[in-house]
Amino acid sequence: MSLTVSPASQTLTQGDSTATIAVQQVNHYFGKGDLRKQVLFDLNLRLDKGEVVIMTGPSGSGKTTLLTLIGGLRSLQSGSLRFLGQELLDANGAQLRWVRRQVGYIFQAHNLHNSLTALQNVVMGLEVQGGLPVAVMAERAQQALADVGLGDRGHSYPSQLSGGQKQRVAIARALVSHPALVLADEPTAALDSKSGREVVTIMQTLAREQGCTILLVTHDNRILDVADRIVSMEDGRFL
Ligand SMILES: Nc1ncnc2c1ncn2[C@@H]1O[C@H](COP(=O)(O)OP(=O)(O)OP(=O)(O)O)[C@@H](O)[C@H]1O
Repeated sequence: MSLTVSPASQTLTQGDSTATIAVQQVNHYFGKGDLRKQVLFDLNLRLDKGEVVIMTGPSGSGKTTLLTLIGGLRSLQSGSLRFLGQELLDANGAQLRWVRRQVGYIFQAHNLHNSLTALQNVVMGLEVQGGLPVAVMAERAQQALADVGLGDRGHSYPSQLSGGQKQRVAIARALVSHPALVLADEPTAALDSKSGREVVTIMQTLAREQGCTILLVTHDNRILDVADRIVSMEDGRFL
């Protein structure tokens, strides 16, 4: 596979319905009055169904801010962001909750609940969807754990698992609901080289099988080859 840093916007077209995410002319500011500071500048980015896109860039360049806008965790201030065709500018609370239900999040710190078993943590990824019988959730969560190679660790607590295993539980929790999009912020930062590679390979394989799109922020040069495309951000702009 040849790896090139490509223009973030690629072939962005107005009203394109095949994109999972279409970001157009997005600016973002923090603070008020004299302290108001622009951190994102005229961003365009398109993520297609099933694509694995890595976003790199120095600390403070705006990667996490963009990730939280895409995941409906922060309100869009200007421009356009379509999630599966739905415009998020001026979205209300219900629309943002709808977006959050389509997204699986994986963070640097695995964010597992230490008082719950691995299986119970994965079930939580389904509870937010609502409406599924408990037995069905347990069955799906068990399958998701098996998919990440932890089928026999469902009853273990996070404290009994290695860093790589915990991150695999976090992947199972993010993917158990078959989200349209996975947003991963530095998922390998706390892992050694071997565990980091295992974790991203599992993410890539599962996403391929489920046809979900992955946007992965990383400083980890060792995992760049899992990407279909790499985009680079600096000072709030794509290079
Ligand atoms: N809640 C906030 N209030 C004010 N400024 C913020 C806030 N969050 C982020 N910023 C600023 O916005 C800019 C972009 O931050 P962001 O966290 O998006 O960068 P990043 O590329 O994800 O950095 P890192 O790689 O260190 O996580 C930085 O200058 C940061 O200080």
